[in-house]
Parts: sequence; structure tokens; C-alpha cells
Amino acid sequence: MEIENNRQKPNILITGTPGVGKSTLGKLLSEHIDGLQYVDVGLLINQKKLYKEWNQEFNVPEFDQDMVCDELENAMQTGGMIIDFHTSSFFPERWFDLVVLLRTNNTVLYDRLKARGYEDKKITENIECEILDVSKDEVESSYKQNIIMELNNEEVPQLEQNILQIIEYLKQWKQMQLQKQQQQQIQ
Ligand SMILES: Nc1ncnc2c1ncn2[C@@H]1O[C@H](COP(=O)(O)OP(=O)(O)O)[C@@H](O)[C@H]1O
Repeated sequence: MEIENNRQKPNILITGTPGVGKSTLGKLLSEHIDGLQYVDVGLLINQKKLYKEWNQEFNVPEFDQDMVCDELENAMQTGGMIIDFHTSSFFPERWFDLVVLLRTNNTVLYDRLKARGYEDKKITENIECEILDVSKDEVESSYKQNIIMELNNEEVPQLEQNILQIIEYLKQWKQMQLQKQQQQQIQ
């Protein structure tokens, strides 16, 4: 792990196809780890009207990338943010210390999206994205491999395991950041 910023608290991106469990994980992490704040970017876009156009086909806003980034910039510089969004390449790479890519198999994903009340067309589109590794490709072309953590998330025990793995990563991050700051003080 090589840290290129001086943040006191790490920023985490949680991404993946809708239904893989991003908000469940993000909220749990913010509850388990002091000082981390969870942000559902989809919700933020709606609340702060960070869009200029509306997608009639899917009845969702066409979010404006610059407006979203401007809205988050100050908080990201401070650190301690858990960012949850289904797409990730437009965020500045420098923002994140850990990128969590969640994966869920098709059968489970289908059931979750059906339970959410999505139309068949929207379910099929999302499952195709998962099969075709759309989020994975996006993450791998946008962030360094050593900060990407790809985690399966079908069942509750996996979720618990994932949380432990992330907590462990963040412990190491904190230690490295501390060492770096001590070295900077000596120099
Ligand atoms: N590890 C898990 N085991 C069982 N159900 C899960 C798990 N993670 C998430 N879920 C469920 O899957 C559904 C979708 O999760 P959610 O966090 O809303 O996904 P996303 O934010 O990626 O759209 C929710 O009903 C949630 O309770």
C-alpha cells in the first residue's frame, strides 16, 4: 500500500451493479467505524438536484458529473467519506484510499431486483452489466489495482466477512499514514 495524500481519515468508494449490496455495506461500515460518513450519491443527486436533464426511458435524472464532484470535493479533501454509487470512473482518482467492488451472482441479483419492484427490462439490463463485468472494467481502468478490493456479497456471513476485511485494510492504512506523517515531521 502506498499512500499519496495527507488525509487523517480514509475515503472509501463502494461500487457495483444496483442490488449488489452497496448501501447495506456502506451504512454498516459507517455504523461500525467511528468518523466515517456514508453518502448515497444517487440520493444526493436527487436531494441537491445535481442534474440538468431527465432520462425519460428509465425515469431517472441524468446526473451532471461536474456538479456531483463539486458538491463532494470539500468533504473528500477532509476524508472519512464512504461514497456509494453504481458508476465510478468520473470521480477523481485522488479521492479514494480504498475502492470496494461488490459482486453478486445472477440468481441472487435477480431476486433482489425483483423484490425491489424493478421492471423485467431493467432487471435484465442490470444482470447483463454484472455478467459483462461492466463495473469491474470501469473500476480497473480508473483506479490502481492495489486499492481495489473485489468482494462477493450474496449472503449475510459474506457481508460480515467483508466488513472485517475492510476494517483490517483500514487499520493498515491508518498505520501507514501515521508512519508517513512521523517521517515527515523528522525531515
Ligand atoms: N450479504 C447480503 N446477504 C443478504 N442480503 C443482502 C446482502 N447484502 C445486501 N442484501 C440485500 O440485498 C438488497 C439490495 O441491497 P442494497 O444494499 O440496497 O444494494 P445496492 O445499494 O447495491 O443497490 C437489499 O434488500 C439488502 O438487504
